[in-house]
This record gives sequence, C-alpha cells and structure tokens, in this order.
Amino acid sequence: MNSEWILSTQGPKTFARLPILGTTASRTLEENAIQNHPPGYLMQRAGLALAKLSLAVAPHAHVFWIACGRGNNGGDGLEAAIHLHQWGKEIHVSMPAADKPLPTDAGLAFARARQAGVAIHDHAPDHWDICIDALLGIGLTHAPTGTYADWIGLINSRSCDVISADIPSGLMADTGDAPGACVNATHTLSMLRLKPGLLTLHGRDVCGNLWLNTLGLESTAEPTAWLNPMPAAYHRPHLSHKGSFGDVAVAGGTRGMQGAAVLAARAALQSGAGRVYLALLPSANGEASVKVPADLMQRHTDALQPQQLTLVAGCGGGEEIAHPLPRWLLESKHLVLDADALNAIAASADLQTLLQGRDVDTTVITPHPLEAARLLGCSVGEVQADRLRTAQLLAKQFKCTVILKGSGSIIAAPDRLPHINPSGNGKLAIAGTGDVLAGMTGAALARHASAWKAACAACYHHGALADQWVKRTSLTASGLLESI
Ligand SMILES: NC(=O)C1=CN([C@@H]2O[C@H](COP(=O)(O)OP(=O)(O)OC[C@H]3O[C@@H](n4cnc5c(N)ncnc54)[C@H](OP(=O)(O)O)[C@@H]3O)[C@@H](O)[C@H]2O)[C@@H](O)CC1
Ligand SMILES: Nc1ncnc2c1ncn2[C@@H]1O[C@H](COP(=O)(O)OP(=O)(O)O)[C@@H](O)[C@H]1O
Ligand SMILES: [K+]
Repeated sequence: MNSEWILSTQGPKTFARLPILGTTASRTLEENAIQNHPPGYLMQRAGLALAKLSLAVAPHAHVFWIACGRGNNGGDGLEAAIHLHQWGKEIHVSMPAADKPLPTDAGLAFARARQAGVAIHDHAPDHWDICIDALLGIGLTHAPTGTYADWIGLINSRSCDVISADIPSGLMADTGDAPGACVNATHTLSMLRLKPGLLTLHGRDVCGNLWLNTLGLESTAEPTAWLNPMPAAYHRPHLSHKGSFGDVAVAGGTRGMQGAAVLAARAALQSGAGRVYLALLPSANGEASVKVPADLMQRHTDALQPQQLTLVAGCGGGEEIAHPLPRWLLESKHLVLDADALNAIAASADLQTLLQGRDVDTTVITPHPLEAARLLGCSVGEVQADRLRTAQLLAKQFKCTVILKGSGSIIAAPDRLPHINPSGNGKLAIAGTGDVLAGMTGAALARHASAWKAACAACYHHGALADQWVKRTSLTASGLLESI
C-alpha cells in the first residue's frame, strides 16, 4: 500500500524518528515538488493512496461516500474517486455548490473525474458504508461553516469507517485545535509528512489510526519538529556497580503529601538508578505517613549533597519546597523540577534567575498545562492554543529542557527542534502519573547526564508503559511504576 502506519488506536507500536511539518513548511515542500513534477502528479499519488487505504480498511463496502471540499483537499478526494470508480465500486461524490473557481490542482482533478465518468453531486447520499473525508485539509483557517459543518456532522452521525485525507476536516494542522465541528476519523492518511496537529491536543482523539504516505518525496529541509523516537535499548554492563548508574534523590512530600515523593522515588528505583534517596521536607519530621519501601534510603533534606546527584524536586512539596530551592538550584549537578517546585519558581523572580543561570543541559522541568501557564503568566487556554510554541517559549525563557505534559507531550530545549511524544494515552490522566514521570526522568538524567536525552527517553518509556497496560483493571500510578 506504500502508506506507513504510524499510530494505532488498537495498540502499541514502535516509533521511529520522523519529521513533522507545520503548514508553512508543508506548503514549501509541496510547492518545490510541484515545480519538479508534471501538473497534478502529487495529487494523483495522494488520491491513489487514499483509494487503496479505503479499500484495505473496508474491502466489502458497497457504497463509498467521498465528501470533497472546494480546495486541494477535495482534489485528493476526486482523484481517489476516479480509482474507486474504475475498480467498479459504487461511489457518491459530493462537493459544496460552486461559489468560486477551484484551485489549479483541484480543478485539474475535477476535470479528470468528469472525464472518467464520475458524477459530482452537491448533496450527501442517503446511505454509505465508508466515507472518505476530503472536505478540509491544511487550508482550514476558521471553524467550518455552512455545508462543510453540516457534512461533518453527518459523517460523525454514522458508525461507518471514515478515512480522512491528510487531516480530519476541522482540525488545525499546526496546533491540534478544533475550533468548531471536526471529523472523528477511524483512519487518517497524512500526505507528504506528519503535521503537529495530528499528534497533540485534539489530534490524537480525532485522527483514529494514523497513516503516512510521503508521496515519494524525499527532502532534507529542516522540519518543524520530530516524532519522539523509541530510545535505544540501554545495556547494564556486567562489570558495573551501584555507582555506575547514578544517584537520585527525590525531595518533596510536605506533611500529608508524601505519597507523591514516594511514587517518584519508587519510579526512579524501578528505572534502574543505582541508589535512590528519599528526602521528605522538614514538616514531615522524618516520618512518612505512607509506607516507604526498604530499598529507598531516607535522608534529611539538609543532609543531601546535591553537587553529587540528580535531584528530583517538587513532588508533593507544597509551599515548603520554596525554602530549600535556592540552594538546590545553585548546587545540584542535575535537576528535575516538577509540580510545587515549578509553582514556587513561577511565584519568585529570584528563583527564576537561579534557574536561568544553570548550565543548559542539566535541568528538566515537567509542567502540566496549568503549571506552564503559571510559569509564563498566561492562561491555560493560551498554553494549549499552541503547545509546540509554548514548550519552546518555556525552554527559551528558563534555559532548560521542558516536558510540556498532556495528550501529545512536547519536549523542547533551547536551540533544538522539539519532539512530540507519540506514546501514551488517556489512561495516564490520573493522579500520580506525573510523579512517576519525574522519577523516571531523574533516573534517566542520572544515567545519561544530558537533560535532553533523559527527557526524550523518559517521556517515551512512560507513555509506552501505559500503551502496554493490558490488565483489565484501571491504570494506577503504582501499577504504572511497577510495570517499568
Ligand atoms: N496541491 C497539491 O499538489 C497537493 C495538495 N494536497 C492536499 O491539499 C490540501 C491543501 O489544500 P488547500 O491549500 O487548497 O486547502 P484546503 O485544506 O483544501 O482548504 C481550502 C478550502 O477550504 C475552504 N475553507 C477553509 N476554511 C474553511 C472553513 N472553516 N469553512 C469552510 N471552508 C473553509 C477554503 O475556502 P476560502 O477560505 O478560500 O473561502 C478553500 O476552499 C492538503 O491538506 C492536501 O490534502 C496534498 O495532497 C499534496 C498534493
Ligand atoms: N491523554 C493523555 N495522553 C497521554 N499522556 C497523558 C494524557 N493525560 C495525561 N497524560 C500524562 O500523564 C501524566 C500526568 O501528570 P500530572 O498532570 O502532573 O499528574 P500528577 O501531578 O497527578 O502526577 C503526564 O505525564 C501526562 O503527560
Ligand atoms: K480532510
């Protein structure tokens, strides 16, 4: 089929490092390619790939509804219609009534379809077995209106398979925002390259199984981001000792909030850190209100030697965490900052200056969208409106590696192209899984000694654990870390 399967709603997959292109970069690639090929060449390849995929998805379908918009996305649909018609399938092609001429490539596809005997209607069919959604692609500029919105509603009202051409109609290619009606596809065939919007915010929920067809175009042009790949397997040499894998200390757990620190420490231990210390904040009086496994070494926060270890600070730290933070920001060899440590930094210009003064590849911050909003002094809506941009802004402003958590976590660092993490799913949306990620990141940082590498690896593994969760019981944070 020549279309590569990238993400599945059905289960885990191993992900490669693939380029992701935003709208501007996609258009540049497309324009360069159009100049080097005969007219309509790319669209014809796109249409053939769409037709083949729809046949593979629903080999016994009788009626194919091909809903085409009046842009080039509609052209992809028309080219698919030509093939399905020639293969003897019953097709119903719809296109909103003409209000202005079609763009060049779509116009060519329209003429080719007419010549091939394809009827083009201005209404939807009464019945269909599978729908090809070619209404709107990367040209979407605002919430769908009129016939577009009506047909999107109709497509979503039936339980048939829906193959979206390039991107589910109604989804913004750069951000994953869906400002209005949006097709809920069972499959999406992304053309040329993956788009950020398919992989973050609403993208993962509406694109179903995600496929990629490069239309045969190779390009060395710099992408907008990369798909965060599965990290290389890490080998524990025979000739090693507990000091070979780095020391991690988890500091947090103010009175009554110690579970978070224990989860992070256990996750660091399970992730292979050589030694893991648990430093509960002074209000806990050295007494844990939750059970602490014997493998964790408890220390007073003042007794930690942050110059020699990777410190994970924040988990359940409450406001109390602000007191030791200046020393930790100054002295820690490697630092992972989560939750209340981030809230403390958001509230203090002095702490922000200390963070900005650290060596760039020694620190990872792991905000969820609300923590990110506090750090940037904006709203959660603004954070989510462009997650790629937000993560890059945080990295630039605080001079560190950032994991902006949530559906399609973004990993960003100064002067690097960001990664969008493909692993993970909605099962992770429960309390405590962020603490597990912080602990896993700490262990990876202790081992890799690079904040960037640690963040990429930990984020991938954390999501993959949730993808591999096959037990019938719901995922829990403890279950997640025990499955490491
Ligand atoms: N050229 C090629 O060789 C190749 C092209 N490819 C394909 O082209 C696609 C990009 O095509 P595109 O740039 O024409 O944009 P597209 O997504 O069809 O939308 C534009 C149309 O939608 C309309 N419209 C916009 N928003 C709207 C709204 N909210 N509600 C209603 N209408 C709205 C807009 O109307 P306007 O705003 O201009 O009035 C215009 O009519 C790309 O995703 C890929 O599928 C690939 O196969 C590779 C080969
Ligand atoms: N829909 C989702 N898809 C993928 N990952 C998710 C999703 N929802 C939450 N997560 C992940 O779950 C974790 C939740 O972290 P966080 O919100 O900090 O929770 P807590 O502070 O309670 O531990 C993050 O790693 C986040 O990326
Ligand atoms: K589409």
